[in-house]
Amino acid sequence: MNKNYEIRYASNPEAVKKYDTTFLRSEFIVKSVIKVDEIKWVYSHYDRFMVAGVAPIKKSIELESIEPLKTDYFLNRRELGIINIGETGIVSVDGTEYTLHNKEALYLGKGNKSVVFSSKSPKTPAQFYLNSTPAHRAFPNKKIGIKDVEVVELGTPETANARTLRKYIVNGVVEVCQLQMGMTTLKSGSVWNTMPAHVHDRRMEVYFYFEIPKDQAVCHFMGEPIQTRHLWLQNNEAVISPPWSIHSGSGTSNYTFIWGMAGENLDYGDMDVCKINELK
Ligand SMILES: O=C(O)C(=O)C[C@H](O)C(=O)CO
Ligand SMILES: [Zn+2]
Repeated sequence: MNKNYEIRYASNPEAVKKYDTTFLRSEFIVKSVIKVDEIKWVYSHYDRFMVAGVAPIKKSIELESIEPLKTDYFLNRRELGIINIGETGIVSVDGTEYTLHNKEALYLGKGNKSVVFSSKSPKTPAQFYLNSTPAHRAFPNKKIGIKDVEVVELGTPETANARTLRKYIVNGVVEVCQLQMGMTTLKSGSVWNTMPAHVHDRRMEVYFYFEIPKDQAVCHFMGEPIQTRHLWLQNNEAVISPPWSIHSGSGTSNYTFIWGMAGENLDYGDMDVCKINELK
């Protein structure tokens, strides 16, 4: 049993309006997501979404259940999405080995018992970013290579939001119960993600920011569209977005982030877009 976890409760938007900076940050930010040789889960009560990351260097790391799941193995009633943002790594699943190169992904369905993460070489470790959600049925495991991903170009350089969105674990690419994951890369000179912003009260979302250059940061916006708040995020930090909240960010440079979602439907395009000049 892995005892390394933290619980984050869900919140009422009326209460969040009164949070000061310190409390807002402690409720929504996940610091140092990718840990060396250990998995520390953040278990959110928003759709029971779980977030972690691991870079195996000195040893292989086994996926273990945590006490709040009340199960003897992690994937007993869960599905798991893995995106490797480091060098080549291996995920062994009940005896089958999946090699994941940089920016390749793996979907694991409910019911897999033994999951072990390792790096091909400890000098150039893999960095596995992990999202997990409850699952009601078992779908097949599937590796998603660079060629399997659905690629969408969004924004323009003139509005500083030119970016490439890559859909890894979405309906149409992989069969899932509810987990969706993808990666968005800002082009050089562009800084705004998810602008125009949107909400989807049907689904929560988590953004994990990485490839933020040294001494740069991302100012992430959350809150109801007419009650926004900002959170400064550093490299290797994630932020939980409640279903009622926008989730958008502007960097002091370009950067990359992984988005993960769970909730009511599997329609990536189901979003309520906010008019830019109506945000407050
Ligand atoms: O840059 C974007 O736009 C995104 O990456 C949007 C996310 O995919 C999202 O919020 C999906 O609901
Ligand atoms: Zn969204």
